[in-house]
This record gives sequence, structure tokens and C-alpha cells, in this order.
Amino acid sequence: IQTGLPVNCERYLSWANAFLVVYSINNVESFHGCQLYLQILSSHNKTFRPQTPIILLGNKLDMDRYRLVSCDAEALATRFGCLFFEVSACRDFESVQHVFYEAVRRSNRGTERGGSVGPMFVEAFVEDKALNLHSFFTPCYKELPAPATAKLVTVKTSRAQSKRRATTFTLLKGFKIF
Ligand SMILES: Nc1nc2c(ncn2[C@@H]2O[C@H](COP(=O)(O)OP(=O)(O)OP(=O)(O)O)[C@@H](O)[C@H]2O)c(=O)[nH]1
Repeated sequence: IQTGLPVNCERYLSWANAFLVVYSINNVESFHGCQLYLQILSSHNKTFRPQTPIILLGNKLDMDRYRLVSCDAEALATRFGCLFFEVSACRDFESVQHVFYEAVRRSNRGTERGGSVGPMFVEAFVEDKALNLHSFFTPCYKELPAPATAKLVTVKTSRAQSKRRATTFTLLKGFKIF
């Protein structure tokens, strides 16, 4: 484990069933930060958990016009043999959901091939931090909640509180925005 990684990084590596390494498509530094994580994860997988899926995820697709990372990301994903997606967490819930479903599917395939059995947690490494998304998935894909059953909350910006027109964001309850 090298400098720059979250404290107790090994702790996360040992119990996670899938890894999402996230960067912003409009931030080269965040992309470069991913390389270190991918190195660590891939060598950890080789040694301990060869079937654990790793997903490289470019976020902020809605900022495409300010894009600074493009084909390098795909090349990096190919180099480490991981899946690659681009999403907009703020604009496109379904694409984010698809990534998590894919993580579960891939993990289940690993389980079928003799990996660990049991409840599955998904841990996302976001740039230089490990965030627990409080997401819990059963190993069976069919048991995942359908989008229609997800509880939604509406968050208003402070301008809304002053009764002026303001943007609202619909968020999945249970997810924290830092
Ligand atoms: N445009 C856009 N902004 C986003 C998206 N996802 C997150 N953000 C914004 O990006 C900023 C950083 O998001 P965070 O969730 O705090 O990401 P983080 O990696 O924890 O960032 P730090 O707290 O700076 O380390 C926030 O202002 C978010 O609102 C997205 O899909 N599109």
C-alpha cells in the first residue's frame, strides 16, 4: 500500500465484492489518481480474489463540452482488464444504476465460478477517498429493487427556501451527496 491511498485501504479490499473507481471526465488529475487504485486493485485481485470485478467509471458526462479525458480512459480500462463506463450522476440515474447492476452481475458470475458466497456490498473509490455508499445487494440479481420501487426524496437548493424558483434534484433516499 502506497502513500495517497485511504487509511486502512486493505480493510476495504478484503471484503468488497466489486470495485468502482470513479473520476471526472473534466478533471485530468482525478483520472490520473485512478491509475494508482487500479494498480492496487488489480494486484490485490490477482493474489486474493481473481473474480472480483473492477469498473472504471468516468463521471460528469453532462460536462462533455469541458471534457479533458477521453480515449485514455478506455485504454487504461483495457490495460487493467476492467469494465469501463461513462455516466452523469446528476443527470442520468439509469446509467448509474446500470453500472451498479453490472457490478452485481459480474460479481455473481465470479461467485458461480467458485468465489465467495454471501451478501454483497459495493464500495466505490472516488478519486482519493473510499466512500461507503451504504448500498447493500443480495447476491441474486432478481432480488435487486426495481427502479419504480426506489424511494425518492426531493432536495431543494437554499434559493428554494427563499421561495424563488430554484433547481430541484431528485435523489435516491439513502445516498449521501457530500
Ligand atoms: N456536473 C456534474 N457534477 C457532479 C456530478 N457528480 C457530482 N458532481 C459534483 O461534483 C462535485 C464533487 O462531487 P463529490 O460527490 O463531492 O465528489 P468527491 O469526489 O467526493 O469530491 P471531493 O469532495 O471534492 O473530493 C460536487 O459539487 C457534485 O455536485 C455529475 O454527474 N455532474
